[in-house]
Amino acid sequence: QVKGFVHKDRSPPPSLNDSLEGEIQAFLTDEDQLHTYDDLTKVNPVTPTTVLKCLQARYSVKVFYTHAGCTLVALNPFQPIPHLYSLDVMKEYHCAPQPQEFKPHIFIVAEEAYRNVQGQLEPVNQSLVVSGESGAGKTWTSRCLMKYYATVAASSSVVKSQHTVERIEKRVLDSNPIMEGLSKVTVVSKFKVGVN
Ligand SMILES: Nc1ncnc2c1ncn2[C@@H]1O[C@H](COP(=O)(O)OP(=O)(O)OP(=O)(O)O)[C@@H](O)[C@H]1O
Repeated sequence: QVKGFVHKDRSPPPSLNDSLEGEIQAFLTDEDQLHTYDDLTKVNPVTPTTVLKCLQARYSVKVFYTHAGCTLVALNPFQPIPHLYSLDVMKEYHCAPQPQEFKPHIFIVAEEAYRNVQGQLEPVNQSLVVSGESGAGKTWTSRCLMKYYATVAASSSVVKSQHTVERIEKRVLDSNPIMEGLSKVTVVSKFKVGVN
C-alpha cells in the first residue's frame, strides 16, 4: 500500500531570466490595455520590450506624449496634429488648477515650470532639457514651449491686443535660430530650454 507519494520534479527551477520572460509575456498578453499606460513608471516589469510596446501602442492610437515619472516622453508623429497645440488647448492647460491631471502633454511640463517661476519658490530659475536623437523633434518641442510661454505670458499680464501678443510671440520665436546657432541652447526670459 502506498501511503504517500511525493513527486520529485527533477527539472531545474526556473531561472531569473525565465521568470522575467514569463512576466513580460503576461504583461504583453493584455494587448488592448497597453495604450492606457500614461506613465511608464506604472509598467511592470519595466523592460525595453514592455516600455517600447506601450509607446508603440500609444503611437498607433495617435497618443504622442507619455509620462515617465518627472520626465515626459514625446514621440514624433511626423505629421501635423494642429488640434494638439491649438490656443484653446494652451488655455486649458494654463487655466487648469491641476494640469498634471490632464492627459500627458508638453504643456504640462511648460506650465509646471511657469508656475514655479511665478510662485517664486526656490529654485526660481527653471530649466527644461529637451534631448533625443536627430529628428526626434527637439526643435519642434522647444518651439512649442516658447510659443506656449509667449502666449500665456502675454495673456496673463495687462490685457493686451492680439497684435501685441503676436509681436511678443514672433520676437521669442525669431530668437530661436540665433540662440540655437550660437550654443544649441535657447533661453526664454527666466526659463532655459536646453537642446542637446
Ligand atoms: N510634435 C510634432 N508634431 C508634428 N511634427 C513634428 C513634431 N515633432 C517633430 N515634428 C517634425 O519632425 C521633424 C524633425 O523634428 P525636429 O527638427 O524638431 O528634430 P530635431 O530633434 O531638432 O532634429 P536635429 O537634432 O537633427 O536638429 C520636423 O519636420 C518636425 O516638424
